[in-house]
Amino acid sequence: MIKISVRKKLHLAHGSSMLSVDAELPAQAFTALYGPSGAGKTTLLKIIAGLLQPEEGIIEVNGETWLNTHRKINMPIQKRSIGFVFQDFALFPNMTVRENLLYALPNRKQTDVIESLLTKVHLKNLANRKPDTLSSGQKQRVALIRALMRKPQLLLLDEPLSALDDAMRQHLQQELTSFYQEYGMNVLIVSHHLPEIIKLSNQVLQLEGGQLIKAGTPDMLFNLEQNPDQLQLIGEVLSVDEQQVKLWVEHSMISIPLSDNTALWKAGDKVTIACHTRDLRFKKLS
Ligand SMILES: Nc1ncnc2c1ncn2[C@@H]1O[C@H](COP(=O)(O)OP(=O)(O)OP(=O)(O)O)[C@@H](O)[C@H]1O
Repeated sequence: MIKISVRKKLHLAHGSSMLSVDAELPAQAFTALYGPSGAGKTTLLKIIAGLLQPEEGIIEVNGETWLNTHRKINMPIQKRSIGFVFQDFALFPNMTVRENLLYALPNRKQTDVIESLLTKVHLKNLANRKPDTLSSGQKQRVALIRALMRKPQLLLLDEPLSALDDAMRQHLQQELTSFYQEYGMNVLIVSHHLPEIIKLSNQVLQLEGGQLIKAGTPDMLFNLEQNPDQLQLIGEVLSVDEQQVKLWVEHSMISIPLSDNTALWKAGDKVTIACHTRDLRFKKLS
């Protein structure tokens, strides 16, 4: 089980706010951290990793105390059993991909682990290249396997698949799921990609303005338990004129007639659109 209870002052563009999160995650949970930009997701991961100090906090992982500000415990980062992928990847520029991985390997003799992971993420033929010569997606994959190599108790991932195209993203989602199952570890992943969250995670923490506003399973948070036969979408109002309202919903623009309900809407408003599943038409794309 992972216990997180932290308070940290956040410096926002306009003033300050408090990151305040209290959560308990079951053992071996795959947890998604979800919320708008600036909600405090990366800050929370950095506090758990030991890269940032909160004003107040307790972090316990599988019975071990990593941080307890009341008891003045602050386990050094290298003693925490973590692997992490942050948005800057932090690869050594003067080392090749293989050397970067070798450097992070606890037992330098077990190089077969590196070779097998390189193959799994389709990077074997780039192993002798320096990070500067790789695309963002390739660097992201190097950072991901470097984080996995030590089989950490807790894997912290800050949008680890964001720079990948759809095919590689899906491939790595499968690989992540099998690593997670095989290693029996805890994963905490920041993602903005709802289908990814629903596919990968079994717990979700939703943050907004530094506050934990919802916690639970994806089914609880994303409608399935309350309204399994209701489709709910979020749209944005593009324009309103005397006759119609234009909305951007998912990947298309739709137009609806002006009514008493929609007459007060204005461009930029976020709105929800709900319909019953019996009214939907489905078509396979490929
Ligand atoms: N070390 C820090 N100390 C105090 N405040 C910080 C620190 N680092 C970032 N902040 C501020 O805290 C807020 C939350 O930042 P954070 O990077 O955690 O958000 P986020 O939810 O990860 O956003 P995004 O989805 O854009 O990555 C921001 O306003 C940021 O400026």
